[in-house]
Amino acid sequence: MVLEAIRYKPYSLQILNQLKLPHQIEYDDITGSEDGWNAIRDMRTRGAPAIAIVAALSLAVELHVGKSSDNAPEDVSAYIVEKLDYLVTSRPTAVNLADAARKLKKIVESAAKVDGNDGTAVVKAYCDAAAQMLISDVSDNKAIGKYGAEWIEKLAPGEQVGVLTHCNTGSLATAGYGTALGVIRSLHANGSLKRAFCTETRPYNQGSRLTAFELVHDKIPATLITDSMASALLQLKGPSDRIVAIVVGADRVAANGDTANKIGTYQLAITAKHHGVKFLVAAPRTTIDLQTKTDADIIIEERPSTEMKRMKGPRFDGEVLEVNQVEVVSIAAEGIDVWNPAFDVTPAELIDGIITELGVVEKGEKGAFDLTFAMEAHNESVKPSSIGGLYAA
Ligand SMILES: CSC[C@H]1O[C@H](OP(=O)(O)O)[C@H](O)[C@@H]1O
Repeated sequence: MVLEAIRYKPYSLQILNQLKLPHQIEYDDITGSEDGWNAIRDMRTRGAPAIAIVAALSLAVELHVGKSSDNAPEDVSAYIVEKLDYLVTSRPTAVNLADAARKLKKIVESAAKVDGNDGTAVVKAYCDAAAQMLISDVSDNKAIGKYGAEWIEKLAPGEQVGVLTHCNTGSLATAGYGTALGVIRSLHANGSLKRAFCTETRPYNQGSRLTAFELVHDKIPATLITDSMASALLQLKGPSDRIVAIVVGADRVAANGDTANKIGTYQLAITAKHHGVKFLVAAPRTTIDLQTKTDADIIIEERPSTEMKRMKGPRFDGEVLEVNQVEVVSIAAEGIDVWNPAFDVTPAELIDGIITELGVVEKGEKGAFDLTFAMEAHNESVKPSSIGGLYAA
C-alpha cells in the first residue's frame, strides 16, 4: 500500500484522517473549501506542503460543482480569490499555503483577462494549476532526498549512518516521499542508513504516530525516542547509535535562514551544536519566504490546551489492541494553565545546511545564508499540467 495523505481524481478529494493514525486508516471526503479549511484547522491533514495542496484542491472540487460558463470570468476569478483568502486563514505559520494562494490568484486573474475566456476557462486554469501542485511536490521531494542524502553521506564516506528526525515530514506531510523523511528514505535506498531515530514530537505525536508508521511501513530500521531523550542519544558515540546528523522539515524559512518548524526543533539544534552533530533543514524553495526577514516576522500558531492535556487512542483489552475502542484520557492536572505553541524558530546560526530541490545551501564566508535563489520559486506560476483538459468544468 502506498501511503497517500491526499487522494485526488477529477472532482473528488479525499484526505487520510491523520488523527486516526496509526491504528485506523480512514479517508475523509472533502467536498469544498469549507471542508478543506476545517480538515486543515483540525489537523486531520497537516504538514506544510500538504495543507497547501489540500486547500487548493478543496477549492477545485468546489469550483467544478458551482462555477461554469454561466458566470462572467471576472466574477469566477473574484470568487476564487475570496475563497483562497479564506483558506489561508486555516493555519498561519507554514508559508506554503499563502504562497500557493498567491500564485493561484495570479493564474485566475490572468485567465479572466484573456479575450474569449469564459468562466469555465478560468475554472479550468485554476483546477489544472491546483492538480499540478501534487505532481510538482513529489518531484521536488525526491530531489531533496537525493541532495540531502549525498550531503550526509560525505560526513562518513563508505559508512552507514545514524540520523535523527523530528515531527513528520514524510508522505503524510506532503504529496509523497517527504522532505526530511525523504532524505532518510534516500539514505536507506542508497544503503547508507544504519538507523533512523525519530522523536515522539509531543503533543500531537507526529513522530510516534506518523513518522514511526511510515518507517515501519517502508521497513526502514528505526527507533522511537521521547523528545526528552534527544540529547542523551547524541551523547552516544557507539557504532550502532552514533548520530551524524539531525534532519528536520520546515514550515517557513525566513530570508536570513531562521527557520520555523515543529516545536522542539530549536532545542534539537542547540543540542546538535553542543555535540558537534550537523543540523539540516529540508524544504522546497516554496517554503523559503524572502518576504519574512527574520524570526521576528514569523507568526507562531498556538493550539488548544486539550491537545496537550488529553491523549486519544484505542484501548488494550489485556494484550489485544481494540482498534475501534478509542478512548480519550486526561494526562494532566485539571486546572493547570498550558502554553502550546505548535512551532518554534531555529536561528540560522544553528543550521548547517538547507536542503532544497536544487541542492544544499550552506552559509557563505560571512556566516550567512544567501537564499535569494528561492525568489524564482515564488515567481514561477504553477504551470497548467500536461493533464490539461481534465478539468473542463
Ligand atoms: C514537510 S514539512 C512538515 C512540517 O509541518 C509540520 O507541522 P504540522 O504537523 O503542525 O503541520 C512540522 O512542522 C513539519 O516539519
